[in-house]
Amino acid sequence: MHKILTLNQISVKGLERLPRDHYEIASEFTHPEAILLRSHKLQPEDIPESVLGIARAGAGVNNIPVAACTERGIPVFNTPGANANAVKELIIAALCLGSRGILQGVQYVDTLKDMTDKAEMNTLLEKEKKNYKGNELAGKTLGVVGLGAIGSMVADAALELGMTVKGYDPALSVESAWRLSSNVERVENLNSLFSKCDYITLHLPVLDATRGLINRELLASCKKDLRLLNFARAEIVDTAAVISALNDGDLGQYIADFPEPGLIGVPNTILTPHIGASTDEAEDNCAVMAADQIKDFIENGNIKNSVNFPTIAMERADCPRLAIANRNIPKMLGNILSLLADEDINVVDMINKSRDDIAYNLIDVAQVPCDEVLKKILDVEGVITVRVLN
Ligand SMILES: NC(=O)c1ccc[n+]([C@@H]2O[C@H](COP(=O)([O-])OP(=O)(O)OC[C@H]3O[C@@H](n4cnc5c(N)ncnc54)[C@H](O)[C@@H]3O)[C@@H](O)[C@H]2O)c1
Ligand SMILES: O=C(O)CC[C@@H](O)C(=O)O
Repeated sequence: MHKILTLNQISVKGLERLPRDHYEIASEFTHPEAILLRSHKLQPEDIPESVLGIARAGAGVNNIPVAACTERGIPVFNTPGANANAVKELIIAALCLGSRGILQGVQYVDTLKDMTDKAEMNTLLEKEKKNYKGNELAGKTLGVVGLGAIGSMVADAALELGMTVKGYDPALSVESAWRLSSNVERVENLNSLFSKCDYITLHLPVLDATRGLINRELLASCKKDLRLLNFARAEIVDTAAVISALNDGDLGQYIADFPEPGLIGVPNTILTPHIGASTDEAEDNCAVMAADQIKDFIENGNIKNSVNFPTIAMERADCPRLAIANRNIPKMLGNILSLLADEDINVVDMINKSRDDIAYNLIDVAQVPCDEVLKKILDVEGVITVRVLN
């Protein structure tokens, strides 16, 4: 039985991908083989020795100690694109909420609940509605920072709304570039983007390089009525700088999915409680993708959508398989194969891939090596994990 520890509520549709005759799933286990989670903040010391893989049902992995996992030979998976549509739809809502007096108008109407005269109410509403006037999105300029799964969908939606779209993404992948509309104008630096846009929306991960990226200096270069949308992560924005810019009139609005003490109640903010991916559809998509990936890894050693391990897949043949993670240093594969050769173990098929400091091998063998040989492989300097998959 494979034991899967869940650290957040994971959609049933995802859990159903792990058949109960082979998988036990619980929110408490002493020796789990894998962890499925969403936003739970995982500390290195909370990852039991038994864990082989960790899957994040979502995009951001800043709640997982990825470097510590790499050191321990644990692949961390995420689910790119699985919740992108949910975030895109919320961004469209945020753009509308930022440009029209919708929330203020609704709050005003709520104050009239004790009025009983319909005609009198209509007269009042027609008189007061000028206070809730806004602007149209069509013809305005939206800057998209990060043009991956979400950013590219937001860019398409904004083009459909008649906006001019400018994009900034110094790390754009080839796959994302193919997905991106040619009508998105590429901007080479953030200062230039901030100085030209009426709206800016952030869709990049929090990394060392992006922590506090939206800072005082950048906000000083923006148009005074810029509406800044942050549905990526709180840490990407210097919140104190945002509050000052709002108070000084240097920033028009801050619309974000990440409320923080000190930010709540600041004029010209609209804050939601991290609900970017909170739709049934997104939760199902993420859970299904995460469960499928962890199942394929546990059963076949294959790796797809890992943030720290190479992508690797090999068809199963009718023979046992060794899955070996090692440091990406010379002679590793040769050393492992010679230990198998010494025992007359025939290699049926194999594949070896590396990513940064990690290398990973799938080796199909004619017979399972004995414990002594497996131990010898594990003892090779640089080998981190060795698994036998029958
Ligand atoms: N609010 C929510 O509930 C919610 C939901 C999903 C994702 N997110 C956040 O949104 C982020 C993006 O999600 P995604 O699915 O589009 O991820 P993605 O990996 O598809 O795209 C991220 C893009 O950011 C780009 N990028 C990296 N560094 C950059 C930099 N310095 N400047 C500009 N761009 C940079 C990458 O090149 C990539 O194209 C996630 O990492 C997560 O933090 C939040
Ligand atoms: O799981 C969630 O609800 C949020 C997910 C989101 O922040 C992500 O990074 O994908």
